Amino acid sequence: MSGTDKAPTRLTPPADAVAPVRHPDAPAPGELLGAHYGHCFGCGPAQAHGLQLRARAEDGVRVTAEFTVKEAHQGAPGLAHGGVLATALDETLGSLNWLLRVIAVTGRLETDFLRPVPVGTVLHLDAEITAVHGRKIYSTAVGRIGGPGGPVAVRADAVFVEVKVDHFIDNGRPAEIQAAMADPDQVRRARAFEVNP
Ligand SMILES: CCCCCCCC/C=C\CCCCCCCC(=O)SCCNC(=O)CCNC(=O)[C@H](O)C(C)(C)COP(=O)(O)OP(=O)(O)OC[C@H]1O[C@@H](n2cnc3c(N)ncnc32)[C@H](O)[C@@H]1OP(=O)(O)O
Repeated sequence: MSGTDKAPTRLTPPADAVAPVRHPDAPAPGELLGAHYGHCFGCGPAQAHGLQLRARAEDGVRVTAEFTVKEAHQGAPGLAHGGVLATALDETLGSLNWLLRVIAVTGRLETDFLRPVPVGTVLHLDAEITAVHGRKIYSTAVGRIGGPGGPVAVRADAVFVEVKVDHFIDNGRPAEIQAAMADPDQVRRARAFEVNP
C-alpha cells in the first residue's frame, strides 16, 4: 500500500521512535550544504526565480538557512506567497536528512503562518530532526524575520520518508535523470548514500 492510501495524519513520533543520530561523515557545523540538484526550485543555483536557499549544518541534527524573498515570490502585493514560504520550510527540513546521510522525501508538511513576510525580507530558518522511526524522519522548523533572533513568521512540522535512489530513477523524467547522473558530484553523492545507509 502506498503512502497516499493511508491516513497519514500523525506528526507525533510513536512511543518506540529513537533519537536521530548524526552520521560521522555529515558536514561539519558551519559548513554550507550546497544544492542537492542545480535545478531544485528550493536550493538550485540554476533556478533564476527559485528560492536559492542556502542551508548550513549546525551541531547535532540541526541546520540553519536563509532565504531572501524576491519579487517573483509574491502572493499578495509585496508579500511572500504562502506556498513559497512552505517551500522554504520544506527545503530546509529536507536538507536535514543530509546529516543522517539518508535520502528522504516529504510525506507530510504542516505549516503555520504567523506573520506576513514582505518582499526583500531575509527569512532565517532553523530546523532539527526530533525522532526517527523506521523509514520515517520527524522534524520541525521555524522561520524568523528581522534577524536570526527575530519574531517567528512561519513554522512547520514534517514527516520525511526514507527512499532509495531508485525513487528518483523510476519516477523522474529520463532526460533530467540522465543529466543528473552525468553530473559527477551528483553521482558521488548518490553512491555515498548507497554505501552509507
Ligand atoms: C540518479 C539520479 C541522481 C538522484 C540523486 C538524488 C539525490 C536527491 C537528494 C535528496 C532529494 C530530496 C528532495 C528534496 C526536495 C524537498 C523535499 C520535497 O519536496 S520531496 C517531494 C515531495 N514529496 C514527494 O514527492 C513524496 C511522494 N510520496 C511518495 O513517494 C510515497 O508516498 C512515499 C515514498 C512518501 C511513501 O511511500 P512508500 O510506498 O515508499 O512507503 P509506505 O509504506 O507507504 O510508508 C512508509 C512509512 O512512512 C509512513 N508514511 C508514508 N506517507 C506518509 C505521510 N504522508 N505522512 C506520514 N507518514 C507517512 C507510512 O505510514 C509508513 O510508516 P510505517 O513504516 O508503516 O510505520
